[in-house]
Amino acid sequence: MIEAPFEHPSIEPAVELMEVAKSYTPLDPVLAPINLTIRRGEFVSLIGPSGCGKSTTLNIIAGLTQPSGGTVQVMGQSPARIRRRSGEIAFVFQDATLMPWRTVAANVALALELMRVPRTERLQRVTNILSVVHLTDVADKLPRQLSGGMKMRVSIARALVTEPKILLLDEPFGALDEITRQHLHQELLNLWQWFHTTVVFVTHNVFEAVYLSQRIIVMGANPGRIVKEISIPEPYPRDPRFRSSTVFAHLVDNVISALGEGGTA
Ligand SMILES: Nc1ncnc2c1ncn2[C@@H]1O[C@H](COP(=O)(O)OP(=O)(O)OP(=O)(O)O)[C@@H](O)[C@H]1O
Repeated sequence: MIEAPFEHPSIEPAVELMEVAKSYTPLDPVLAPINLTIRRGEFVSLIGPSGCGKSTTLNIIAGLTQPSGGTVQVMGQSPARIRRRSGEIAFVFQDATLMPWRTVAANVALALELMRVPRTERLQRVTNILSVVHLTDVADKLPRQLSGGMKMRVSIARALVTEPKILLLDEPFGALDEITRQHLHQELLNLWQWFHTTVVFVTHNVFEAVYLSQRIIVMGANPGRIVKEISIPEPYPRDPRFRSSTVFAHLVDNVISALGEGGTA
């Protein structure tokens, strides 16, 4: 695909968490009050030990989980309101969760059907996004006929076909082999630059977080909290050789040290 010119994120906030706390049960806080602002168009990763509340934070941004305290704004509105405006916020999970009886194209078209986009426009948009993620040849196949990497591409295409303002990804590449993962890193970055969407990416993988992000939010556990924010000043488009540079190694070390400061779950 043609690479879109990189644009710096705007200074306008896409996501604002102000003193956001969460307890699922009384006296057992999962998230201590956290404050986090993510700018429009920014690519931010959340990293931290298991159980520190990364998915909970993502779910709160998505409006799928209610915080116990604090205020959340997404594109200047409450998450509940943003969710009602279909297609503005999209979620990609580790499990691609495709409908097994629908073809690749029909899976990708689903969100547009729900938004009642007319058929001709729907077909056009599905065709375009499948071409961008290199899935044109498998448009008529069923999910069980695809590899894990292809299923994840379908899941990402399904999320992006509505051109969401915010894309939330919860360990999307955790189950994939390293080569497939690296291909998808490149594709995700291309898509991000193309759509100028705001990305919040949850991962356990320090290398992945450094390669992809403009900013990494390192979280600690018991209770979940933000330990450190680390900027990744490397320009885009990212060159795969970045992974073997000294700058990369240094940034990975910084993130690992910050994870050490946060303790384990
Ligand atoms: N619906 C729920 N009800 C009760 N407790 C929950 C619920 N969801 C999450 N938790 C608890 O909240 C804590 C944080 O979970 P969360 O999934 O947000 O962490 P995480 O950092 O994403 O973990 P992982 O990296 O293992 O996916 C965990 O102790 C988990 O057991």
